[in-house]
Amino acid sequence: MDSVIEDVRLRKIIDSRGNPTVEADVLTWNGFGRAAAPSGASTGVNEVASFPDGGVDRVIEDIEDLISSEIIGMEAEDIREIDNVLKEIDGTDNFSNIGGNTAVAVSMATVKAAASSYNLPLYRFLGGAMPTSIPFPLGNMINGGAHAGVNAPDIQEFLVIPVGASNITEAITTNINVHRRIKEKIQKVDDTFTGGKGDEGGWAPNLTNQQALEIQFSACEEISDETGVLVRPGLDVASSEFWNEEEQQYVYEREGVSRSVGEQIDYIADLIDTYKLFYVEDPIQENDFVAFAELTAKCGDRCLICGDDLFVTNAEILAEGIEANAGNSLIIKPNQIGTLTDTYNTIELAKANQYVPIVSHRSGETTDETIAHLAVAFNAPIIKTGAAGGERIAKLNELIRIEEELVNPKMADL
Ligand SMILES: O=C(O)[C@@H](CO)OP(=O)(O)O
Ligand SMILES: [Mg+2]
Repeated sequence: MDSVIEDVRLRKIIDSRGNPTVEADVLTWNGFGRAAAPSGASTGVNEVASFPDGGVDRVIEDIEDLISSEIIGMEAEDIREIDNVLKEIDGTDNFSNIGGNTAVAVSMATVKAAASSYNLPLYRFLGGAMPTSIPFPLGNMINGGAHAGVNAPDIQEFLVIPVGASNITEAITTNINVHRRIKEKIQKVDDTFTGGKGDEGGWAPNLTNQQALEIQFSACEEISDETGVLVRPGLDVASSEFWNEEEQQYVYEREGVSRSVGEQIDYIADLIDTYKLFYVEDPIQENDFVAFAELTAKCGDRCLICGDDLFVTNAEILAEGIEANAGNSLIIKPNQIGTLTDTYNTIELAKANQYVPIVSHRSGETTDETIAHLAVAFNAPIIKTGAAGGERIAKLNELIRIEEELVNPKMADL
């Protein structure tokens, strides 16, 4: 009874890139939940549609009433059923009628309202009493590709993960130390650098991929030595963005180099060993399970080979990947699939097959902190949510609060 839904409101708000997005409020007899949808710039082709034709305005004008008339009176805690109803209202297999962002905002706001109805934080309501570990933050240091302007590297994200951190504050601080050190190093290479940043708060420098890799690597080494907290580099190559299907080449424009599929595998394998990469995301384009599997066979014993555009948080596509031995980890972005239930199902499938789930932000974000709770509740060992910038820090600060509440908190097992 406590979680019976009494009202549902949708509103248009603005994300970190200045684009409109949707926020949902769900009111229950005894609680309240609010959640906002993020949005991607380098989206996978198999993601659900973000919005219906007519965008956020159509959602507010027409779809709010459709959803509220169906779910008012239902129990917010019956989230699976709520998510089914959202799918029924939509009636397509990719949320193109109501928008995956609409669905995800309502789904998340509903479960937050359910948690609030029982006076529980979301991670506790979803995860019960057992979760005691905090995910390691995978932080963005240098932005390129679709997240930065001209002259930035082709590789989309130069990331770091403080694998030696013993608590979340130390982990966040370590990432910030590397972020600052990288700025100093960029200025040494390019004295015209003004400190400009990309969409996710990493620096957006006029550097080649090679220069950025060198700077990232040496900054990790220095900060590890100085602080005693081991921090390791990673990449989101986002290679679908520069895969040329006609030419069958990965076209690195900034570098003026093109690589065949085989050359791409060798190049990435070489980077993994040269720079001791802990993590590589989307090194191969989203339709090539075979090359993904080849790289995983080569380097999967010493590096997380992660699928984002490849799997798009979709359990059916992940099942194909598991079958093909493509990758050993995956990005979890709820708005790629549209509901909490489907997000959970994908995480469960991943874990059952020893794929490491990494709960992730999008490049367009709000200060919504829900993903911090999902990572803890679902025992994801890593959260990818930037290192600097208010909409990134919102999630990291929430992890500090969660850690404070846990009885015997520890960092996750990597
Ligand atoms: O590619 C990615 O992993 C994300 C987040 O870092 O970017 P976007 O949200 O633009 O898809
Ligand atoms: Mg990605």
